[in-house]
Amino acid sequence: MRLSDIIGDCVRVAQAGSGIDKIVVAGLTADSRAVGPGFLFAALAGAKVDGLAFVAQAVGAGAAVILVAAGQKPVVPPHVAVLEAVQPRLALARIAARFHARQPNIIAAVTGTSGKTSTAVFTRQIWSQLGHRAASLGTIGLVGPGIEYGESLTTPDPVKLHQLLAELVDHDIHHLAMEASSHGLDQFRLDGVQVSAAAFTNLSRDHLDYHGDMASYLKAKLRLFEELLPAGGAAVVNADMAEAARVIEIARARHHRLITFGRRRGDIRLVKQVPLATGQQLQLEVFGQRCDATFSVAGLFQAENLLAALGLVIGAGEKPEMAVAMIDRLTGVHGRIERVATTPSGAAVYVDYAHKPAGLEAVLGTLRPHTTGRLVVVFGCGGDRDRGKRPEMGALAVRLADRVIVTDDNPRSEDPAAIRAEILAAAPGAVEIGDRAQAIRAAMHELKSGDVLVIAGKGHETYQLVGDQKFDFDDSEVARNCAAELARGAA
Ligand SMILES: CC(=O)N[C@H]1[C@@H](OP(=O)(O)OP(=O)(O)OC[C@H]2O[C@@H](n3ccc(=O)[nH]c3=O)[C@H](O)[C@@H]2O)O[C@H](CO)[C@@H](O)[C@@H]1O[C@H](C)C(=O)N[C@@H](C)C(=O)N[C@H](CCC(=O)O)C(=O)O
Ligand SMILES: Nc1ncnc2c1ncn2[C@@H]1O[C@H](COP(=O)(O)OP(=O)(O)OP(=O)(O)O)[C@@H](O)[C@H]1O
Ligand SMILES: N[C@H](CCC[C@H](N)C(=O)O)C(=O)O
Ligand SMILES: [Mg+2]
Repeated sequence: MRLSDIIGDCVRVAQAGSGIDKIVVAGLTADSRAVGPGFLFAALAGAKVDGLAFVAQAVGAGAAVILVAAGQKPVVPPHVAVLEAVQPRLALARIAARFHARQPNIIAAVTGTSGKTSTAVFTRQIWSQLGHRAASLGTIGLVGPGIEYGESLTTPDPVKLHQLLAELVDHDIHHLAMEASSHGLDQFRLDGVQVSAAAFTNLSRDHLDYHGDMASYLKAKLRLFEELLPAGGAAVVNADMAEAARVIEIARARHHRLITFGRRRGDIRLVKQVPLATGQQLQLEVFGQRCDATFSVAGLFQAENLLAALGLVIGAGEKPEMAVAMIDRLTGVHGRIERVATTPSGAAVYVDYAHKPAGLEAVLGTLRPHTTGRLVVVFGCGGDRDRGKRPEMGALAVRLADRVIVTDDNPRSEDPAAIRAEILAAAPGAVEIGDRAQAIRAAMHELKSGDVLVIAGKGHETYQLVGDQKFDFDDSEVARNCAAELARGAA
C-alpha cells in the first residue's frame, strides 16, 4: 500500500523520504525487532521504554517510514520518511485500519470490569446459532469457524487487531464480538475499528496500578461510547450499575440507540432466576415480552452477561424473539465458573477467573446456594498488578467462604510470599500453601459430600508466571488428576 493512501489526516509529514506517493509500505509495527524492509515503524513511548531509542535499529532493519510523537526529531537517513502525530498510538491504529482495510460488517465491543469474555462468547454463540459465521476475540483468544488463535491480550495491539479483522473477512466471517479492555481503550488499540454495538457490563476495582484511580479507569472505558461507537450504533448499558446514568447521558448525546439491561430494570430484564443443578432457569422480559429459558450455564453473574449479549445481538440487528430462542442452546465459557471435577464423595470442583474483588464476591455468592456442606476457596493474586486488590480479596474470601487457602497466582517479578502475606493480613483464619498444585490437592483431599471448591484467579490460563519464567500449569488439569487419584484411592 502506498504511504499516501494510509496516512490520513492525523499525521504531519516532517520528512518525505523518497516521496510519500512513491513509498510502498510493506508492513507496520511498533516493535523494532519485527521491522522488515519497507516497514513503517511507530516509535511509541511506553510504560517501560521509549520506542524512540530503537529508531536506528528499525532503520537498520529496512524501515522506510518512522512515526514519532510531535516534537521528536529522530535522526534518520534522507530516504526514510518521518511522520509526526500528536497521538502516535492513535495515528498508528488508524493507519493500521487503512492498511488492512477489511473488517467484519458487524462488530460488537464489550467493556466493563467483569464479564467481557463471557459476554463476547455468548454473543458469538447466539449469532452462530442464528446461522451467522461469527467469531469472538479477547482474553481467551480468537474463536471462529475455521479460525482459532490461543489466548492473547484482552484487546490486541492495533497492528495485530486489524490484521485479525482482515483475516476474519477472508474467512467469510462478518460477525465479531470483541473485548475492549481499559488498557486497550486508553492506548487507542481499538481506534479505527468500526463498532456497530457496544456494551458496558459493570465497573468495580481493577487495574488501579495502571489507571491510578477509579475516575481515570472509568474515563478509559467511556471512550468506547464517547469516541468509538458512532451515532446510530447501539449502546447496551447495565442499568443496575452506579455509573449507568453517565453512560446513558453520553449515549443520548452521541445519538446512540440505547438498550438497557439489568436484574432490576432495563429493556432486557431478568425477572426470575432459579439455580438448577446443571445451570439455571430464567424468566426474562425483553422489550415488554415475557419468556422462559433454560440456561445450561451456572452463576447469576453469567445470567447478567447473557443479558448483555442479548443486548448486543439485538442492537446489531437481530429480532429479540429470535435471539432469546437461542438461550437453551448456549454452553459455558472455559475457565469461568466451570465445573471441572467431582470428587468420589460427590463434592463439586469449579475453576473460575475471579482475580478481582467483584469476581470473587460474585463466584462465592453464586455458589453458596449450591453448597450444603462447606464452601472452600483456593486463590492468590497476580504480581505486578494492583496491590490494593489483595487485602480486599482476602477479606472477602474469609467472609464468604468457610475455608480459605491462599496460594500463588502469577507472582511475576514479585516475591510470592510477600503477595500472600498481603492477602493473609486481611484474611484471619486462612491457610497458606504457596505451591498452587499442593494447595488444590490439599483442598480436594478434605472435601466431603455437599462441599463446593472454587479454584479462583487463573481460569483458562495454562501457565504460571514466576519471575521471568513461564511454567506449564492448568488449574483444571490439576483438579481432574487429583479427582482421578482420589477415585483410585476410593476404589
Ligand atoms: C502496560 C501495557 O499495557 N503495556 C502495553 C504497551 O506496551 P508499552 O508500549 O508500554 O511497552 P514498552 O515495553 O514500554 O515499550 C515501548 C515501545 O518500545 C517498543 N520496543 C521495545 C523494545 C525493543 O527492543 N524495541 C521496541 O521497539 C515496544 O514494542 C513498544 O512499542 O503496548 C504494547 C503493544 O500494544 C502491549 O503489548 C503492552 O502490553 C503489556 C504486554 C501488558 O502486559 N499489558 C496488560 C497489562 C494489558 O494490556 N492488559 C489488558 C487488560 C486485561 C483485562 O482485561 O483485565 C489487555 O487488554 O490485555
Ligand atoms: N457480570 C459479572 N459480575 C461480577 N463478576 C463477574 C461477572 N462476570 C464475570 N465475573 C467474574 O469475573 C471473572 C472473569 O469473567 P470474564 O472472563 O467473563 O470477564 P472479563 O471482564 O473478560 O475479565 P478479564 O478482564 O480478566 O479478561 C469470572 O470468572 C467471574 O469470577
Ligand atoms: N488481564 C488480567 C488477568 C489477570 C489474571 C491473573 N491470573 C493474574 O495474573 O493476575 C491482568 O493482566 O491483570
Ligand atoms: Mg476478558
